[in-house]
Order: sequence, then C-alpha cells, then structure tokens
Amino acid sequence: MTPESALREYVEQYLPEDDVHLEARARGEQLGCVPIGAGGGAALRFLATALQAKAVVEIGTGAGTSGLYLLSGMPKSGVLTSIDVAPEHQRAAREAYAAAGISPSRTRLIMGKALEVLPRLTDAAYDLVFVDAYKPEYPQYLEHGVRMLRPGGVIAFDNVLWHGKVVDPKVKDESTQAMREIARSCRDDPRLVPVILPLGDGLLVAARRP
Ligand SMILES: C[S@@+](CC[C@H](N)C(=O)[O-])C[C@H]1O[C@@H](n2cnc3c(N)ncnc32)[C@H](O)[C@@H]1O
Repeated sequence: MTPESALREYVEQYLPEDDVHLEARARGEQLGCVPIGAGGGAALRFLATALQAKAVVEIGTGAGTSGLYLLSGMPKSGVLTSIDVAPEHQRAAREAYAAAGISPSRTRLIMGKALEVLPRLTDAAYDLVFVDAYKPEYPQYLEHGVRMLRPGGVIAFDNVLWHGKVVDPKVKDESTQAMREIARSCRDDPRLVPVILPLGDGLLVAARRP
C-alpha cells in the first residue's frame, strides 16, 4: 500500500458503517448501482445536520446508501425526495430504510427519468440537493438544483473526480467532460460558493448565496 492509499483508507474508514449501511452497500454493488463511499456519505450526513435539512432531494436513489446517510443527519421531521429510473433499485432502497427503522412518511421515492421529474419539483423549497445519477446529465441537474435550493442551501455532486479521468487531457468521453463542466460551472456561477472535497471519487459541494 502506498502512503497515499493508506491515507485515503484512513479517511474513508474514519467512521465505520453499521450493518444496515453495509447491507445496503452490498446490495447496491450487486445491482450495479455503485454506492457513495463512506467518506462521501459522512459528508452528506454532516451537511444534512449542519443545514438542519428538512427537505432534501436526491437524484439517483440507488440501493439506498446515500439516502441512509442523508436521513440520519436530517431532523426527524425531514423528508427525503429521491428520484431513480430503476424500480428494483428503489425497492432495495425502501428495504434499507425500513431496516434502519425509518418511517415511510420520511421518504418520497419518485420513479422516473430525472430530467422528466425535476421540472415538477418546487423552486427554492429544498435545503439540500444531492446528485448521483446519469453523469452526462449533471450540467442539467445543476440548473434544476440551483432553482430548487433555498438561499443558503447546498448542492452536492458525487464522482466529480471520475476515477482520476478529469485530470487526464487525453480522456474526452461524455461523462468525463460533464464532470469537468460541472466543476467549471459551479466555480463560475456567481450564485454559488463551491469546494471540491477529495473524498472517495470526489464530492463537489456548493452553497447557494443568501
Ligand atoms: C451511482 S447510482 C446511485 C447510488 C446512490 N446514490 C447511493 O449512494 O447508494 C446511480 C443511480 O442513478 C440511476 N439513474 C441513472 N440514470 C438516471 C436517470 N436518467 N434518471 C434517474 N435516475 C437515473 C440509476 O438507476 C442508479 O440507481
């Protein structure tokens, strides 16, 4: 193990996951919907707690790993709205939430393509938006996300380092280009205050200026 990978492991394992998280993670891997890492998940829980986020949107439910982190940071009255195109992923997520003892009234799972569902969600109504679905669509999720955030709210994008490809100029595929574009757009948007957290595959978080 290199010193760099040992440090990464130290960061990712700082907050060990309980059995419910481990089960959801294993199910996500089985279903091919890669769950957020433990470091990124802890950052989501931190944000939900710091913002006292009562209304959260997640784009890309997967098998529920990121949702478990978000819900555990939100107040008990908080509701997670989560969008995914795959019914079997949302079924697994529902099971994970139940295993964690989360009341079904705290989750609103919407099945559908994100770009068809997002226009129906209310402007300036959400404290936190988490993006983890189809990578080439990230730039469009940004536009919807900023519209939906209340002033002072935060948008977070997973996978912005895209397995290191963002810094290799030879790589020009659609997903890599979208990750570069999202980083640039958040930096250049006067409405946002962004930072890239190098946790897992990279979590870009940006606060909407009040
Ligand atoms: C990386 S996984 C999400 C993992 C989840 N956030 C977690 O940490 O457990 C991406 C998810 O996005 C969903 N997805 C892909 N394209 C989508 C789209 N256009 N609209 C909505 N969901 C989509 C997939 O079905 C998959 O469940």
